[in-house]
Amino acid sequence: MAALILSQAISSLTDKLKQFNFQSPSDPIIQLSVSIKAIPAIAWLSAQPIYPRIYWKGRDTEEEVSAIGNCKDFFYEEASDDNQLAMAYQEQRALSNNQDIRYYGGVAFDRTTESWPEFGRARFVLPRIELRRSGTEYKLLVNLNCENQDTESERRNAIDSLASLAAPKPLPPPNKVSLLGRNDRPDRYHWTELVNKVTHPKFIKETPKVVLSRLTQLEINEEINPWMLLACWQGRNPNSFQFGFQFSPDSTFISCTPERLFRRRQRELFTEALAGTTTRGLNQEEDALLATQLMKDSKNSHENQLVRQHIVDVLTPLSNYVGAEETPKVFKLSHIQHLHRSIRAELKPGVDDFQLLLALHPTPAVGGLPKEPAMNFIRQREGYNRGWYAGACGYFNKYESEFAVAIRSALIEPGRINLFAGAGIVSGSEADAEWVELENKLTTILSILTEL
Ligand SMILES: C=C(O[C@@H]1C=C(C(=O)O)C=C[C@H]1O)C(=O)O
Ligand SMILES: [Mg+2]
Repeated sequence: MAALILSQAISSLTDKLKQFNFQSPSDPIIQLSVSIKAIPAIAWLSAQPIYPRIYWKGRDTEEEVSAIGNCKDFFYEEASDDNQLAMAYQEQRALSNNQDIRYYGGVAFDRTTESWPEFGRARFVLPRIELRRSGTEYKLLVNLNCENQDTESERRNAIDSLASLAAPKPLPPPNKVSLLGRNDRPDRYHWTELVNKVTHPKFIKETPKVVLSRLTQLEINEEINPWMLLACWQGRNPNSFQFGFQFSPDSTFISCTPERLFRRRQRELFTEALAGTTTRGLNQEEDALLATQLMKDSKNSHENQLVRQHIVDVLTPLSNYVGAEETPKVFKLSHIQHLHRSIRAELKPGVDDFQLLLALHPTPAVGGLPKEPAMNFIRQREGYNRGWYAGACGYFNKYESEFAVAIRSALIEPGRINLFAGAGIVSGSEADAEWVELENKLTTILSILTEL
């Protein structure tokens, strides 16, 4: 069937729902879809009256999704041990054989401490409605969860959700905010203290890397549309993942991150070591010189090498084959450049996405090495709650899944923008230079928000 315009697609899906025969559903989870003509996914999402509102765009893939509402919500607000999460995942996975069903969500950086309200330590949803783009093909989908509901009420809920969809409206134009205040946690004094603790020879011998981070809170008067902000960010760094989660109007987590946690296609796995940072040059020569210096620099090489080695070590027992690039490449973003090594693995049969998530996250690109002492140090000393910053966000799907590391991210609340930035502290790190690295990691988002 030819692609329909949005209003026709909604009528067509509604008709399909009305006619759907629930007599002997082969699968308790049902997905219906129609092809539609192109519509701007973020602008459409921003106009919808239903929550949650979720946006996802892959990095090297042509995958883009706007999802709204939910027909299943896995929300772990309080302490949850990872086995409990793994079990819930297994049970859910066993429910359906449909290859197209996706659960979108994320896990907090540290699932043993308090996270943000509404986001929790882990939260995944099967959306009610999805607008999916793959390349130039767009689809509108509706999901039904008939596991324990009576099927007629589920049918009605789906029809009602479709009826409440709004037409896409253009996003508001970007506006610069005037800052009423800025507050850094840890502040520069405490940052220096923390970096000095980590780089103390006795400490660094046992714990060669700790990724320390900072929360920067901007107080503002203006209202800011988080989806407009994400769309601007996407324009600056198109070679990054972009995603956003909004479970209620007043709290939205957005990220424009270059870092992949993993992408799995059947049993083929792609991941990477992304660590080591410098700025972009003002012209081509300066830019190339900075890149060469980054490649040669021992502190930055060490930051990256530790991540590469750790990922290879954790993947080895789960894989028939693991290969990692020996020589790093340079990954360029609008204001900074990183060292990057690709890693590919062929998974053993039966290894599932949740196992991969638990094995890989948090990598020493955002946590540290060894994992536990580094996590303890962060938990006890950093002085603020990371929540979903440096967590893992993405989607589970039987055939292929993808997760990104939620850095270069912001939590947007009324009157306040919370920005996050971290830096890998290794032997040779200096507090002042690492503080500047944090600032450099915020330049892109700050240049969108303020007159720099
Ligand atoms: C932790 C962050 O980034 C990580 C730290 C890097 C570094 O210290 O060089 C580079 C990329 C990421 O691995 C962040 O941006 O918040
Ligand atoms: Mg660094």
